[in-house]
Amino acid sequence: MLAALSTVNDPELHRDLVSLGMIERAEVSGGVADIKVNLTTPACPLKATIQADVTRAALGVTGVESVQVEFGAQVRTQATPPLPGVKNIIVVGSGKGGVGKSSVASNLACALAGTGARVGLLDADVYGPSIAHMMGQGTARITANAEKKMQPIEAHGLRFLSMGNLMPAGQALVWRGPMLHSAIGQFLKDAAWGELDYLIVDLPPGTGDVQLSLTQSVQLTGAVIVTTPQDVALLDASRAIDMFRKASVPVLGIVENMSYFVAPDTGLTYDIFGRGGAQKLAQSFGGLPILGEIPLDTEVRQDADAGRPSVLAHPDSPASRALTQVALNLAGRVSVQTFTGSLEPLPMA
Ligand SMILES: Nc1ncnc2c1ncn2[C@@H]1O[C@H](COP(=O)(O)OP(=O)(O)OP(=O)(O)O)[C@@H](O)[C@H]1O
Repeated sequence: MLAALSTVNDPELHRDLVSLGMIERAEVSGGVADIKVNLTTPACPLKATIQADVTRAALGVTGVESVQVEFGAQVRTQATPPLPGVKNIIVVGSGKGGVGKSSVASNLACALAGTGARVGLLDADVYGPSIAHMMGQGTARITANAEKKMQPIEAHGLRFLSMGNLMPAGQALVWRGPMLHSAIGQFLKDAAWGELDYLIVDLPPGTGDVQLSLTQSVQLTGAVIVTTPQDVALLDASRAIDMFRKASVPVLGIVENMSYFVAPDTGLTYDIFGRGGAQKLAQSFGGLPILGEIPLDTEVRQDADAGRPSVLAHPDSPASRALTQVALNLAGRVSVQTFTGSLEPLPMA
């Protein structure tokens, strides 16, 4: 059976499942093949392909009449985890403000947690922390545990920390670079994150002190860039990509937010900010992947304001489906990055 399964390649890693150590069990009894595949992420975007390929290969073995495939998952980490217990740290950045970076970060985190992954969300947008509010915990306050570590707040199946839960609502943060550097360091290292598969970090817009601090504090798995399709946003997004490249942080992909609007009354599609700009941006950087295109949707804003991200509040809306697909594509990219240390082209689902 293992010989048959060694002909099946992981579609993202382009290596066979057996040599990747992904086959946990492969037994045949009474004509039934019982196979357990350990995926590299519970959010695997190509699970159905793997299931079909494994079934086909097993049916080719003499005596096998039917196949049962069970899936487990173990998220991998780079050679040295970025923080003890934290397997991957992914920053979500944008060049321009207001493009929906925090909305994408919170929905991504919730979608990943919904697959069973252990997820943390860090609001590093210290000048405009909105994650606390988007997670429905605007009035919660961060406490310290017995070891004097900051205790992340739990909501919607994940843990998060936001400056919004340290400062009274509506107050501005007036800090200089060194203080920001130490605040970010504390959020990362003096917090009781526990065991996490993915720590998603919502950065402030632009290419300033916080972004630099983060790239210097820990070994990031990679960055996701959120942009809207118009030229001014794309120009700023290309600066952000350039900054990550200079800091040797792999860019995992681009999310085009507010890509288009489908009028609920007529069903007509409007490209309010233009469309396809992210494609051009991706090409100008040698073919970065587009992780998804998210439509403008009133519910995305309403759900954020109500403290329940859209992927949870309205999982079947087109925007939520697009956001969930972004989460799966991202998890696939992270697997490739941690396995190979470099990003190979990935067929997008
Ligand atoms: N796809 C979308 N459809 C409708 N509204 C959206 C969408 N994405 C984001 N928004 C809304 O746009 C506003 C800005 O979004 P968000 O706060 O996520 O942006 P940001 O890039 O993180 O901003 P900042 O620069 O303040 O950090 C919010 O009111 C949010 O609810």
